[in-house]
Amino acid sequence: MNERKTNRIGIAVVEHQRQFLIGVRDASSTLAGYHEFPGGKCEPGEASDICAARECREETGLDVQPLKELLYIEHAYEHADVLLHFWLCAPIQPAPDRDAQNLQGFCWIPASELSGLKFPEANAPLIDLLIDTYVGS
Ligand SMILES: Nc1nc2c([nH]c(=O)n2[C@@H]2O[C@H](COP(=O)(O)OP(=O)(O)OP(=O)(O)O)[C@@H](O)[C@H]2O)c(=O)[nH]1
Repeated sequence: MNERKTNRIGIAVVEHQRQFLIGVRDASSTLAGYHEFPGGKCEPGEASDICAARECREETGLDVQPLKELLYIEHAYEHADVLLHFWLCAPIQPAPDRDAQNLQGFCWIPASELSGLKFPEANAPLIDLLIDTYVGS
């Protein structure tokens, strides 16, 4: 039998003034070239919200406060089985200054532009939710 372990993933959906912190997966990673929210595997015993904030700090340099879990989604990719915990997060003060900030390759993207980006398949329900919540209301 070929049982695969499911990786728990904490993901930071960082919102500020209807914009989201988005990066592009690098060439050496799985799903290279896809857009992504900051995130990664939970360490053993680590809660997914703590993981999301830690990964966000490591990947973007930005400290964030997890506010609420928006969705969790189980998905089987070819490379792994994952349980994705998407956490809505807010930047911790000082408030981000779009131009001055070095976000290590991540950028602030308006909610209205999310539909034009290519995210991993499992993100689809999250993107729909963000568009419903933050575009045009
Ligand atoms: N960061 C991130 N990962 C996502 C998103 N959507 C999604 O399906 N994933 C999946 O969640 C997993 C995240 O793992 P990762 O490989 O980026 O995490 P990591 O940096 O801790 O692992 P590593 O050991 O491979 O470096 C990957 O399978 C990735 O495809 C997303 O929006 N952001």
